[in-house]
Amino acid sequence: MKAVLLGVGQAGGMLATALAEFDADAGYGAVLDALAVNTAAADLDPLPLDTVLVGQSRVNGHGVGGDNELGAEVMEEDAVEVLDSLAPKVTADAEALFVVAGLGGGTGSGGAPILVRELSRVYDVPVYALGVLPGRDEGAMYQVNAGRSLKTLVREADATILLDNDAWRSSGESVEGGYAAINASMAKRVGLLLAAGESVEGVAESVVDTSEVINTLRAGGMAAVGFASAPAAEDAEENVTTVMSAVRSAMMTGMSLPNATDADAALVAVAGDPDRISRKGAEKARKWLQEETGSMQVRGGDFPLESDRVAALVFLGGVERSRRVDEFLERARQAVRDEPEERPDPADAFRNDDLDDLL
Ligand SMILES: Nc1nc2c(ncn2[C@@H]2O[C@H](COP(=O)(O)OP(=O)(O)OP(=O)(O)O)[C@@H](O)[C@H]2O)c(=O)[nH]1
Repeated sequence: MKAVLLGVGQAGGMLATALAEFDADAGYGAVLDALAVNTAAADLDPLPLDTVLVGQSRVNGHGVGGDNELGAEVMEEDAVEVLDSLAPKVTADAEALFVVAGLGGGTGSGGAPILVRELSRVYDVPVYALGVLPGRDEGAMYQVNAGRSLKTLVREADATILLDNDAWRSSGESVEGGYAAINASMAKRVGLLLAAGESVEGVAESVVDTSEVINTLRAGGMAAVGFASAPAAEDAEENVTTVMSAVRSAMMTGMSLPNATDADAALVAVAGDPDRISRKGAEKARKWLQEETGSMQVRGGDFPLESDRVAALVFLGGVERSRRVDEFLERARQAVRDEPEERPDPADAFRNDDLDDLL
């Protein structure tokens, strides 16, 4: 799937960069181009992407300090400038747009839903969001921002792929200390997902194509993506269990949203040297995924790659009823309840039942 990325806020800029670099390094050519937008000049400076600094008249390049209403206002005011900068990057080849953002900060959480809405008005291709949920130890402001932003994003975007900052975190490591590793893990998953539909070499009939990725996302709502790989024997017949266990690990320990097992639709791509991919293993894995997710819509296919390993990419659409999403929403609700009275009335901006509407 050929995609153009729009990174919003610090996390958005970092993650869009990681994704563009993963794609370029592997030579897939699925990421056509990327742009980063922020209210903080210092966060844009180190990025190797084209950038747009918004809200200069309001915050003078210093960021919105977690204030997501200000983030939304500023983005509303400067949306035309962002759209103008993005337009030359969205060529006729583009099959989807991805708005990438951390949902906890002010610029990303406030700005991303506005940009998704504006892009959906202008472009015919689907507009997806790639949103980072704050880890459980991050502060209340992040949880509140993210709960609020998530609700709007899910409504505005064709689908929202979620990354939980607690995924792949080694014990004792702070969220901040792990950004580079988290971004690399996420870039690999989403990068492979985009590339899977592009893999035309050695066209086996069972190759995943872009329409299958889009159809899996058609369930709307929230999505998650997982990955795992395992060493493979040279002969496909010996790799029945290898394929099965790669798929199982992708689902059990490799998901961007851990424990997101309940899904409306799923896609499983088995990646590797076509001579090593066991058909029987892939078929068994597809059946297992059907049971595990409770979805009758499990698509499957190969992703031919040169490798002596076999890998599984599991993509789930419609995961909003998952335990992890519930846990996050409960954190966000609790953070709203705990807000000190003297703060500007959060009820004006964010009601507990807003979150309840989501499910
Ligand atoms: N995965 C990941 N998360 C990040 C990264 N940088 C920040 N975050 C998370 O994103 C949230 C904070 O959002 P930021 O993107 O830093 O903030 P912002 O949108 O730029 O908004 P302001 O700083 O308020 O102007 C928190 O949950 C952070 O843990 C990153 O590089 N990777």
